[in-house]
Amino acid sequence: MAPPQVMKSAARSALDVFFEYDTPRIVHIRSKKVGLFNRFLQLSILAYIIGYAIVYKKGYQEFENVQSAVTTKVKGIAFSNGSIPGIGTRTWDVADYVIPPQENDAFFVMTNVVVTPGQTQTGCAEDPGVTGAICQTNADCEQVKGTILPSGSGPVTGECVPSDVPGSKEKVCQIFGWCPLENDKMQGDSPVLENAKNFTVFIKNNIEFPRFGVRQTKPSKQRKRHVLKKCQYDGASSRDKFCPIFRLETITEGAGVAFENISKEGGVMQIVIDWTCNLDYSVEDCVPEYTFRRLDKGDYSVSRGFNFRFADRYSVFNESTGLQLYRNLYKAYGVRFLVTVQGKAGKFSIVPLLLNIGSGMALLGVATIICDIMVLYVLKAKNFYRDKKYLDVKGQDAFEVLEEEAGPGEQMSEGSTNSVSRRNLTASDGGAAP
Ligand SMILES: Nc1ncnc2c1ncn2[C@@H]1O[C@H](COP(=O)(O)OP(=O)(O)OP(=O)(O)O)[C@@H](O)[C@H]1O
Repeated sequence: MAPPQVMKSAARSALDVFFEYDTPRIVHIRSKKVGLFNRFLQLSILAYIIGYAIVYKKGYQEFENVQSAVTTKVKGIAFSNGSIPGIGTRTWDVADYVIPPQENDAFFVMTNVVVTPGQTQTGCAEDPGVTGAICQTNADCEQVKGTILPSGSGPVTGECVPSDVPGSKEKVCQIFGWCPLENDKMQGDSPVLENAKNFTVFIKNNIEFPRFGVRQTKPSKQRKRHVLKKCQYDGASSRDKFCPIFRLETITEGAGVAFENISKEGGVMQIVIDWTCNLDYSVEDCVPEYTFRRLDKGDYSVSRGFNFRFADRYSVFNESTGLQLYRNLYKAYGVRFLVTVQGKAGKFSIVPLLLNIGSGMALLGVATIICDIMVLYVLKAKNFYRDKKYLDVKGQDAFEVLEEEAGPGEQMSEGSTNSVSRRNLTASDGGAAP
């Protein structure tokens, strides 16, 4: 336990703290160094508040994020000649190459395809590349009969048959499934839908800023100048930079990607429509800005491009088997375009302006704190300034002064209401003398 003296002095200090009061004191320091430093801080804070927070960051406006709806329509025709197996001579239109026909904020355009036509449910030789497919006799396949080999195409029937792969002398187990099996090796160097670069897409983007009652459904000033049928987006020309009809090659080139690099094996592109509007100006000046990016930066060691499979099915009546189901299997390579709409509108409002001014004024107090730190802790004359800044006054001293002023014979005590002394005090402090 602490000795009684220590306990006593601790209790006294605690009591002293309770009976203290701090009042700020103004010390007027005439010093070029401190004065300049103070003005520099104040100017910096003012520049931040006015220049950055209010003017640059538009601290006088209230903002709202854009609300938007996007629909797309692709147009264009491609022709592939008969040299491509499974396809033959074919003209492709939008119903063939946009899969699915409509998506939310996205569209896919098939640019290349591997077709396996006329598949039906029957027995055929398994792919020799599938582990466990190679056999010598039926006995080898009997062991795995009814099972699906890893990455195989159907259950093994138990028969060992010659491989379908041209030039191969191997024998493989037969499977039951969609036969003939798909051969997904691409034929030729150029993509099947070579003309896809000339396809156009109409991106219909309706936007709204409900808080400000602004709707961009009517064509804006820029759009009115165009007849949609004739215009085509061209970022470089000011006349056509608002046209919402884009050539696919313009989009990929806008992202710095040659269409040929993306069309053979596919990829993912992003179309960013930015509506950053200052509604203090005319609504007509609220126009979109388009930017393009390739999203699949192409880690080709993992997976190349973008593809998926789909099939169209049909039935054929056969005398012996009746109605038989067939399908054409497509491995579709292409570009998936994602449309992202972003942006916000700002309009003058007194509330954010007052908030910014208020917080800016509070920030000016920081200049005083920093100057105080410099004057009281950093400068050589810090002890001098500390003496001037802090004045230790005891209440007892004040009563002694009052007693001296009141003259002999008059007793003063704390809380006394002596009117003479009060008058003298007021006068000596610079107040109005009676
Ligand atoms: N991908 C596109 N490429 C070029 N023009 C387009 C495209 N999509 C639409 N347009 C044209 O833009 C205009 C508005 O298209 P919208 O879809 O609203 O009308 P539409 O009469 O149904 O179009 P259409 O019947 O020609 O497909 C039409 O003149 C249309 O031909």
